[in-house]
Amino acid sequence: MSPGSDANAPAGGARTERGRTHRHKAARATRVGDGTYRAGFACFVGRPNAGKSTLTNAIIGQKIAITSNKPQTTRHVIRGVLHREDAQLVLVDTPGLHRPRTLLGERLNDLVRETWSEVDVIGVCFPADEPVGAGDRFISTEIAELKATVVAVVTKVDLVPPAVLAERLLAVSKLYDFADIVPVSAVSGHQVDTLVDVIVGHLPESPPLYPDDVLTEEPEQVLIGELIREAALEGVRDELPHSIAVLVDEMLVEGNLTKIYANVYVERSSQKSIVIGAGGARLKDVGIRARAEIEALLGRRVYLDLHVRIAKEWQRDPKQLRRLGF
Ligand SMILES: Nc1nc2c(ncn2[C@@H]2O[C@H](COP(=O)(O)OP(=O)(O)OP(=O)(O)O)[C@@H](O)[C@H]2O)c(=O)[nH]1
Repeated sequence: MSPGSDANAPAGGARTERGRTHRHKAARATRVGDGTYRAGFACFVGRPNAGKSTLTNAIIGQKIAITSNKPQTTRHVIRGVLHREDAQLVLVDTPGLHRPRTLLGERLNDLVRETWSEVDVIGVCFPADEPVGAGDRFISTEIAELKATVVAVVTKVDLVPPAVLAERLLAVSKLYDFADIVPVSAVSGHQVDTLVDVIVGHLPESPPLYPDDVLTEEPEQVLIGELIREAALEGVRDELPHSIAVLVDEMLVEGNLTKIYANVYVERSSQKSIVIGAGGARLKDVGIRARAEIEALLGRRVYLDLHVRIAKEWQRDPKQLRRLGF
């Protein structure tokens, strides 16, 4: 995808062409309306098969999945960033909560709650074609404890007649005092824009969390940042568990070569030395490994320019830093 493709998308978009067209439409046509810029994180939770991934893809418009062999090192796996004139919505994957049967299960659930507590909005998904069950009730009691705004999403509404949908909406409304209940179909596109509006409306007032240049509509940049972060943490996870954030500054396409300029942010100068290594050897190695992964992702040759910086130079707001996983 080139930056030009968005400019060429038909104004207003088409239901059958979600994805970039969908974003284009969102950027033009929808506003929460109070003139404030909002940015934040949201995730979809719910029992298996509830339609979480399909919904995420319908909103972001690309099939993306970052697979990490050590997922516990990344608190959030970013699935994509939706940019609008008035907002930036970062959709993340969070681990699922299960009914605990063991102490380990309980500890894992504590971790999940901690992760959930870092997002601004949680969308609990209930598939319209299945009755509300014990798993849904369990999730709903757990989220009651969190500070995030909790929205119910009744998914797959294209699969049921209106009377069944009405029944589900009623059952869901009895589970918990949700901030909103939105019926959607990720497959037909029904109400996907409305859901985005509702979520954005619950995000905090905040400047954009990710850079807003011409290419930022590409979730690729975020994925690339994650790949670099993974490579930079390899072998030094004990020393720098959550102390690295990566932001891709610029991507330039020159023929079949993509030049990527990225900054690796650390908290302290001692961490900077760890990432760079003796005589720059480690950073060079990080660059080689990250480049191979990025080339596999993009299917193009890549030139990768990495700079290690101390976060204070870049962003002093502790809240923003926390949001990036510091
Ligand atoms: N008809 C219809 N099918 C849908 C819709 N959304 C999802 N599905 C289907 O439901 C199934 C499950 O969807 P996923 O998005 O994988 O569900 P998930 O919640 O991410 O599932 P897990 O990864 O198991 O937790 C898939 O076969 C989807 O194609 C929808 O809006 N309408």
